Amino acid sequence: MESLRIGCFGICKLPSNLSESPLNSGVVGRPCFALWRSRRGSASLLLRRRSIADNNEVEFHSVRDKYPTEEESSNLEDSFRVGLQLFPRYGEKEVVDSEANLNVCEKEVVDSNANRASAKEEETKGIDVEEKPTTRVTRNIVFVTAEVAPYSKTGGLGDVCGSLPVALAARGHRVMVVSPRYVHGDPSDVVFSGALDLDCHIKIPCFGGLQEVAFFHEYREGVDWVFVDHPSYHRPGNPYGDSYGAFSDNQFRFTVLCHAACEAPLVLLLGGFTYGEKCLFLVNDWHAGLVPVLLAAKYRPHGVYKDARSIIVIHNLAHQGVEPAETYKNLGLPLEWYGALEWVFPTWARTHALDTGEAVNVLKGAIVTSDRILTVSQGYSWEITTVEGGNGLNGLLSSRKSILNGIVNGIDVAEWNPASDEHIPFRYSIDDISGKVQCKTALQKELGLAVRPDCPMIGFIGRLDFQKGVDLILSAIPELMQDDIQFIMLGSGDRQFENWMRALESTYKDKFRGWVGFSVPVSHRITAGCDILLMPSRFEPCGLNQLYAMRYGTVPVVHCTGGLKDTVENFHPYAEEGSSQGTGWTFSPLSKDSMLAALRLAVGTYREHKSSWEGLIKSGMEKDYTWDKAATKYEQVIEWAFCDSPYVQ
Ligand SMILES: Nc1ncnc2c1ncn2[C@@H]1O[C@H](COP(=O)(O)OP(=O)(O)O[C@H]2O[C@H](CO)[C@@H](O)[C@H](O)[C@H]2O)[C@@H](O)[C@H]1O
Ligand SMILES: OC[C@H]1O[C@H](O[C@H]2[C@H](O)[C@@H](O)[C@@H](O[C@H]3[C@H](O)[C@@H](O)[C@@H](O)O[C@@H]3CO)O[C@@H]2CO)[C@H](O)[C@@H](O)[C@@H]1O
Repeated sequence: MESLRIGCFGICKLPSNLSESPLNSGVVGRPCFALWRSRRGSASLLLRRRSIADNNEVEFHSVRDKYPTEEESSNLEDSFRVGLQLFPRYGEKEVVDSEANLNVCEKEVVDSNANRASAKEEETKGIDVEEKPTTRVTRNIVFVTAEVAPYSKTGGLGDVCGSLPVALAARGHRVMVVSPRYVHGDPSDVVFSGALDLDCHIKIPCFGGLQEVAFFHEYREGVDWVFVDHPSYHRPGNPYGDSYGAFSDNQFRFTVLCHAACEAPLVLLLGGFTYGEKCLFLVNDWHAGLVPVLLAAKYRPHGVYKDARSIIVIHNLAHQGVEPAETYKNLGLPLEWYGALEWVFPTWARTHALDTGEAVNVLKGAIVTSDRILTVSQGYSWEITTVEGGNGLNGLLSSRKSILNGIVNGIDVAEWNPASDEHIPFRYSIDDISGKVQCKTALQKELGLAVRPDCPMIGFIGRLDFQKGVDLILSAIPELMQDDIQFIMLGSGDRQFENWMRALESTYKDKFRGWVGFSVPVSHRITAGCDILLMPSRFEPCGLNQLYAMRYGTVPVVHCTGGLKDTVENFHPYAEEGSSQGTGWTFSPLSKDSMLAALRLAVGTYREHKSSWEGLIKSGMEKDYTWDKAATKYEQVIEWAFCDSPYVQ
């Protein structure tokens, strides 16, 4: 066994039987100190000494994916356990941890950092340190995303990239968000009116030429919102397509975005300073997936971005940015990097006998070059490592599971607050919920349904997509319409589903409404006015509507999958006092019958067990959905990214 003195914290003895993992070997950076933790506290990282530079700077190889077994663990001395601490010296505090989605060793770092950081100041004020976490290590963080609310949004990706940066900035980080400047030549362009031309034009080498882009910028809520301007972003439609389908040049449009995003921290003077090379790229979905590949293939060979790190955040594995192999030459990457994006479809997926199945897959490129991988719930982070949920990438994702985590999204609690929501006709809160039934009757009036405060009202809001299980709802409607209920669906997307919604509305005029379109105000009114929100998603990386629903006292009935499973607690009618009675219903398997059974249980409870229903509403409304909570966990993952050397040097 090897011993090691680290800074002022004492001797750390390390178990000799732990071998080094090539995946995770790395160097702990300058602000990091290792801290001896007692057996009562648990470990964060197990480290093996590599060299000691001076008293306070120690280099380690981490062996994080080699935790001792329970038996080994109980035989280990206290001092085997070494926690990576970012802040030295402050009084240690017992960790009170409520985070369920990070492994035990890792999650302790989240809280202990925060507690320790604030301990010194707070002790003097006599305030409980656990309630006042602060950030001590601040980073330069660059989000790269195809959509960002309120500037652009087709769904949850836009929401997340509009809110999480603000939460991280509020915690002291310098945060830039890079996204396209989509203008349509109509009044909706007003959203970009606060973003001014930075007068910085660069030329990007890709697609056989030099593509000139400009940058626009707005500083709002502590965040640098940077918009890449290029003629290919100037057209009607949403970020990805229009009524004729997906744009055929999406690979071009998002390749340009990625190159521009890599240049932004180097060339843009924001508030007088660039972000510089030592930044953390948080790249979202396939549209931003070339960023980590570019860092490795284009920049690092020239000594640039050696200190940067990247994290790919997967919001939806169903979209991977797959295009024919011959398009590789357009991406502005060195030829020898083809293997990073190489993708060969299995024989059964090929279209004809001469089809070799060769393609490029941008998301795959991100998965094999990023320093860490995140998804938007812990449940989904496991599902994507399985054959059923991995969309062909499960093998690769499994091979990197030691750096794969899930963090459940937060929600914008200012926008989604029934006590102050400007889109709803009556306001309410957990202390006085009377406005909710008024919202319901107002919605019934608005939709031309019978105004019946005690008739159970079920809602659905979302993209009309196979993912969301819309087909299951539509197939169940004839049976559901036998019951004394009202049903309202809001959504747009697949034409066939839109037409079915219209047809059902004309068949069940007194009970069913299908609102085809995209309307944020209507989505708020449905969330407030309904009693039940239905989400039979086939898969759901996180899901936001169930979170909005619970905050509005609307009880979710959801398929037990991904983030829905992680966020909706199944109702227990006989739960003992003090234990959670649940916040909704989760059904499984995904079938019409099990969905109908869950809905009927919910409706029965609404009608016949009023006090249970009130309990359900309150449990949902009491939950903490703030982005600050999620941001703390992002900070932790960011620190882990900087603990190791770049995954691809
Ligand atoms: N017709 C309409 N009118 C008004 N508003 C509408 C609407 N249709 C959808 N919305 C809004 O769009 C958002 C949808 O968010 P979701 O998280 O449910 O799904 P999405 O699949 O888009 O996102 C992906 O990314 C997010 C973010 O990580 C994950 O939560 C999710 O599981 C994953 O599939 C919500 O804010 C919803 O209210
Ligand atoms: O917020 C909703 C989802 O938005 C994104 O998905 C988009 C996807 O990334 C785009 O590529 C495009 O998807 C098209 C796909 O590329 C094409 O092969 C075909 O299947 O049609 C798709 C639909 O047009 O649009 C998607 C949005 O509709 C984002 O990546 C996801 O995380 C979000 O769930």
